[in-house]
Order: sequence, then structure tokens, then C-alpha cells
Amino acid sequence: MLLQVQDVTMRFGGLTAVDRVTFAAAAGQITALIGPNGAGKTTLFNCITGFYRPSGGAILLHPPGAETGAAPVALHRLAGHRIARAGVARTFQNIRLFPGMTALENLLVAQHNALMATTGWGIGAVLGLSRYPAAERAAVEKAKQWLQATQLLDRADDPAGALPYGAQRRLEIARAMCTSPDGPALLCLDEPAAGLNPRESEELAKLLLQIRAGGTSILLIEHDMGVVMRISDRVVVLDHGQRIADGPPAEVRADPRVIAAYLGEEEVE
Ligand SMILES: Nc1ncnc2c1ncn2[C@@H]1O[C@H](COP(=O)(O)OP(=O)(O)OP(=O)(O)O)[C@@H](O)[C@H]1O
Repeated sequence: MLLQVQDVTMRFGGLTAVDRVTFAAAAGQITALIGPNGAGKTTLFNCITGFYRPSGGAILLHPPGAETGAAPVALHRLAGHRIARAGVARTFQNIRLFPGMTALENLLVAQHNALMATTGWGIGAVLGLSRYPAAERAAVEKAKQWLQATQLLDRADDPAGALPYGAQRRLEIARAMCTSPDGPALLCLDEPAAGLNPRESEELAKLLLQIRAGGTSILLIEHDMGVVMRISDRVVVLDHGQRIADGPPAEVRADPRVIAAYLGEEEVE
């Protein structure tokens, strides 16, 4: 088990946006979080990635490779940057690239922390012991590898803001993948297929399967049911802040509670 969400509640004043939600995301799997508009998906994401501190419950990360019996990391107690360092990366519903920087530069900035750590936060450089050149070469190599994986290598030197919409979405995923030295343990994606055309959605699905094959587990909020049903190993359904279903895609799709929750929702095909 990679991530355990236990009885998590998030209240905003009198509104309970997430109501005692429990689920687990297994290592090596794509877990989708779906539900009608306002169900609490993004709020739960914000709790997992440290943008909100939950009003109640626990969020535990079992880092892959940790010794057996090692205590899990209590994400609900950590600040966002510590969560990122623990191996959880994310993208946002709205694109948040540096539009004036090139695609390549966006991926180098994402590696800034790792690069600085290699240099002993500058002290090594002062003492003339810097391993910076080698680390910098490795960072450029990694950025290029992800530009290639996201089919953006030929756009490496274009400003991110000048890329077509679908390419910007792929670049965001590439950036998230560059944030941890060995790749994140868990990649959290908030509606990555939003605004993509069918061909781009298909390419996105392939990219996510490739990321999973590379050893990064994925937690995915997505309204495009075609993508969700095709690539997810497990689907968790929220409605009005509560978990109403949790299981393999085919099972969840046929669940009468899920169908009822989606009645009147336009986005489900
Ligand atoms: N910062 C906030 N302050 C107050 N209420 C909030 C806040 N963020 C979310 N909410 C409310 O919490 C509920 C859940 O919202 P949330 O954005 O998590 O839903 P969602 O499932 O992600 O929806 P969508 O699919 O439309 O993105 C909504 O009623 C929303 O208005």
C-alpha cells in the first residue's frame, strides 16, 4: 500500500466538503478519484498534497523502498514542500507553468531543489568542491528525457506560454515528474484531460500508462470517463463529500449509486 486516506474530513465554515473519506492507493497502480461537480475531489487532493490541513483524519504515505516495519509518513501533519520532498508530486486544474520560460527551463526549475542539495546549498561551490557541473548535466538529461516522453523535444526552446494547450498540459506532467530525483512515488493529477481533443486524450492515457510502468503510482481526478475506465486499476467515487463506491472500473461503472449520483451530469458520456 502506498497511500492511505483514513477518515479524512475537510470543513470550510459550516460546509463539509470532504466527509470522513477512507480509501487506499496501491503502489504501482492508477487510482482514479471521480464524482460529480462539487463532490470534494479537489479539496481531498489539496489535503493530500498539503495545500489544506484536513479538519480530521489521517493521510499516510508508505514510501516504496522504506524498510519493512518503518513508520509511514503522516502527510496530514506536513507542510506542502515537505510532502513534495516525501515523493508526492502534483499538477493543477489550471495550468501553472512559467509561460515566459522555455519548456526546457520549466523542467530545470522543477529540479532546482535537487540541484541545490547536490551542491550542499552552495557551500560546496564556495569551497571549490562543487559537484554542480555533473549535477547540472544530469538535470538537463532528465529534462530532455521527459520532453521526449511527452513528445515535446522539438519544442524544448519555445516559451511554455507559446505551446498549444495540449502540449502545455503534457509539459505540466513532465514538470511534476522532474520534481523528485528518482521520480515521484505518487503523481497526483487534477483533470489532466480537461480541454484535450480525443487524439490528445488518447496520447495522455498512453503517457500515464508509461509513467505507471516506470514505477510512479498515479492518483487521478478526471471527468473524461473514457480515460478513467481505460487506464485505472481502481476507481473511488465521491458524492457530496462522501465515498459512495470504490472498486475496479467495470464494477464501479455498473454501481446503481454511482449512476444515480451522475444523473443530470452532462460531463459523463
Ligand atoms: N476554499 C474553499 N472555501 C469554501 N468552500 C470550498 C473551498 N474549496 C471548495 N469548497 C467547496 O467544497 C465543495 C467541494 O469542492 P471541490 O472543488 O473539492 O469539488 P470537486 O469535486 O473538485 O468539483 P469539480 O469537479 O467541479 O472540480 C464545493 O461545495 C465547494 O464549493
